[in-house]
Amino acid sequence: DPVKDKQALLDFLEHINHSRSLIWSKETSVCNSWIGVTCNSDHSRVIALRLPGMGLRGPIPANTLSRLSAVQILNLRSNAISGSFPSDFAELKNLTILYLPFNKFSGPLPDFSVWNNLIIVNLSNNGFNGGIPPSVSKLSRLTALDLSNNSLSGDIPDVNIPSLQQLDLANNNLTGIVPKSLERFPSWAFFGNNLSSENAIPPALPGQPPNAQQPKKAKKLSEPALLGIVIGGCVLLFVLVALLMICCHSKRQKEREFPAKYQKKEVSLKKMASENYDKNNRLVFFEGCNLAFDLEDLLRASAEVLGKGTFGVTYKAALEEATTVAVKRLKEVTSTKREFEQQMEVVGRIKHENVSALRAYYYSKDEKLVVHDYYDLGSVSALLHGKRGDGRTPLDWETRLKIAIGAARGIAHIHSQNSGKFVHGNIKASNIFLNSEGYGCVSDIGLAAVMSPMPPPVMRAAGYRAPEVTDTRKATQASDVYSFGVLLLELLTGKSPIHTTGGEEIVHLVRWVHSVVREEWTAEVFDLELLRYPNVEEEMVEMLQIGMNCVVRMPEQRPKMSDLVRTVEEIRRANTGNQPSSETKSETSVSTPIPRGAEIGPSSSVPQ
Ligand SMILES: Nc1ncnc2c1ncn2[C@@H]1O[C@H](COP(=O)(O)OP(=O)(O)OP(=O)(O)O)[C@@H](O)[C@H]1O
Repeated sequence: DPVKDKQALLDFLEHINHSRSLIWSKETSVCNSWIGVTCNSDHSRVIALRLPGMGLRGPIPANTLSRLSAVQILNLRSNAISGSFPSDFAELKNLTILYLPFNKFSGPLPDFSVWNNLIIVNLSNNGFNGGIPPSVSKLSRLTALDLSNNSLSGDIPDVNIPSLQQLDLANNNLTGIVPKSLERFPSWAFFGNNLSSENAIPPALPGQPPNAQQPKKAKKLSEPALLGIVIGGCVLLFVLVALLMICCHSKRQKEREFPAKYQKKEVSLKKMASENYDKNNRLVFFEGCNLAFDLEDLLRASAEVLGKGTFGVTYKAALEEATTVAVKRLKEVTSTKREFEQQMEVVGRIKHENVSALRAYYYSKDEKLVVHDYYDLGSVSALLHGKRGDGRTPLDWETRLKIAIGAARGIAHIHSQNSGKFVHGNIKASNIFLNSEGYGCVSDIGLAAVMSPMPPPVMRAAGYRAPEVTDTRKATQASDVYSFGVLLLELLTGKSPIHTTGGEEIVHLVRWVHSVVREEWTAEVFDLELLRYPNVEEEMVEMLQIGMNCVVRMPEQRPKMSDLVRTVEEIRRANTGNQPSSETKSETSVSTPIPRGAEIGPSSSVPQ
């Protein structure tokens, strides 16, 4: 643990008022279990501190956070921190993200020249006053600057930073004009200030002779001249009225544009169901989760629909400064709040490299959310069946084997929970992801038990569902094994558990594999993509054997998950160093029948 950083954080916590418990304790590891704290890879320093919405109040105690000299990300959004900007933050030379919006800071903005690495600065929605320091233009790596909703005054400095992509200076008391270098930003970035219009008639230049604008001495005018003046006057009046109308229109336009910017961000969970969120209920985080965000963050985050599943819709939510999570809005939770919480507590305690950690959950009467890490590569289902044609990267055997091994280990670990009684209930390729080592990682644990039962016609999950399962809430460990078997067959064949052929005939993968294996004993079940890899045929046959054993009709005849871990791991071990030469093997792999001696699937049990 970084001892000095830990002490700095403990000093900070001791001296600042806070209403939410941070569960930072001297006894626990700062890098592994402190909420909101992230360390570098060798755990020698704290590099990020994210404490949004933690109920922090009052000024930041001097000489506390400033001792975190390696910190790069500082996010204290949505607290009630007051006082002036801490001068000792100048010590935080490595800051790349300074994120302090929605607090009660006052006084002048800091001198920005002390931070060379800043990429994002958000000091919006505070009470900062005084001018925008010209030093801001020294931040040559800056991409986003938000100083909106403060009381800043004076002219806008010429911030000529090519990397700057986002700017918001709205709702301050800024005066003067928008400098040329910032004209590329939309008008809402400057809305709500006292800026003079670009086209305003400039005042007389100081060098101009005093009489230059004085009217010439009036002469008596002739009648045609008077007529001309009247007509000219009318035209002028008309032009003025027209101009006035254009101005009013563009002002209205600006007013419309301003909220529109925020509305755009609001393609979020909040917009979709704001009335469902009960502020009295908080997101419940699990120990060891160093992500820190509050419900407000989640609701404000721009969200993208990842897909609609059996239990609800899953969103990819991009929280501030590069944190992305997957949020699932559960559709029909039938269990009580207590039952739901108990189930989530069991799930939240599961920590295993092949199990996707549940980061947080939320329960209110009308809204239930579960939050997981977001997996960039997508699910095994997406990897197997997504992107066909030229753009496709084939999923090689090595990767598929690691997916199977990881999934087996993950499910076995899940089954060992709750005194060996815990059930996943929804094993399928779209719930398996790849962990950082490329092994399968199981997600969506234990949800089936708290949701309303899915009637049999719901086909999405049907291909994975064991024949004896009629009520999805009553899944068993043996039915998880069946689903795991289907996953193995899916990895081997590259086919979805239920798919249609060209002739629109619905094919049930388990039955199809069984019929091919029974009737022809050929390697035709294997995904063509796999047949290009040499020396893997024996391993594929072994996996096929294991898969078939898992999908037998009688639950009690299926192997136990703990045994499956061993057998799936042995697929590789058994064949290592015992490979025929690649040439011969690859040539034979496309159409060689699997030897009749190879027992694939217990012939007595007809799978479903
Ligand atoms: N943590 C995550 N990271 C990346 N993608 C995810 C994540 N969680 C879910 N997804 C993807 O989002 C989509 C919708 O997922 P969701 O879990 O809602 O449905 P599903 O897996 O198809 O069905 P079910 O609800 O039965 O699990 C799927 O394609 C899934 O792979």
